[in-house]
Amino acid sequence: MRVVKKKVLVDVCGPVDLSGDEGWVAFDAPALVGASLRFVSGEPDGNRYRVRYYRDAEQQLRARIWFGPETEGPPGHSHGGAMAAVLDEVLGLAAWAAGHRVVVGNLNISFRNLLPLEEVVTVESTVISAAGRKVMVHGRICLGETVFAEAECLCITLPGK
Ligand SMILES: CCCCCCCCCCCCCCCC(=O)SCCNC(=O)CCNC(=O)[C@H](O)C(C)(C)COP(=O)(O)OP(=O)(O)OC[C@H]1O[C@@H](n2cnc3c(N)ncnc32)[C@H](O)[C@@H]1OP(=O)(O)O
Repeated sequence: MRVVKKKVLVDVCGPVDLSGDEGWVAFDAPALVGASLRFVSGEPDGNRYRVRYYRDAEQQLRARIWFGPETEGPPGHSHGGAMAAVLDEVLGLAAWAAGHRVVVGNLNISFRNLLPLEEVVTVESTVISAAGRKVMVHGRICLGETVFAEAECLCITLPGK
């Protein structure tokens, strides 16, 4: 019997510039929360996402993120769930970076524009409030004046230390 090997085509993308804006300081996410955030941040040279975290001058968390070909949804553009995963990670992490030990309880996203693949975009986050166990974080995925998605994220602090 003749065995035909399936050929897997791997699209190898070149290097990507994820440098931050002037005044941004690199932020070490694994040092704060451990190495579990593999879904979005796990393959810095892969073809899904490439991510680098920063804090801006106001100490808010920022991310430069490249949406690679493996995030495709509509042809040539990011899947909405791919943007949701990014917002889940970045906005949850923003609460951690502000000193709150949380998980995301509710994430409300509006998709505003199709996000072209292989684009480097910025995720902005702002911790809006912290009251009791509830930490509200707002954020958006944008490039210049173009907003691709914006979100309101309710984080809930975990019990215990
Ligand atoms: C194992 C973990 C180790 C972690 C250590 C390392 C982690 C490293 C993290 C890295 C940074 C994060 C980045 C990734 C972020 C994610 O991806 S997290 C994963 C996605 N999220 C989840 O899977 C969360 C699943 N949900 C849950 O675990 C539980 O529902 C929650 C959110 C902890 C809340 O449950 P609970 O502790 O029983 O609290 P509960 O009493 O129901 O609610 C407390 C309050 O919050 C309100 N509330 C709760 N949920 C909601 C909601 N969905 N909408 C509105 N209000 C709500 C309640 O109404 C209540 O309000 P009050 O009555 O006090 O006014």
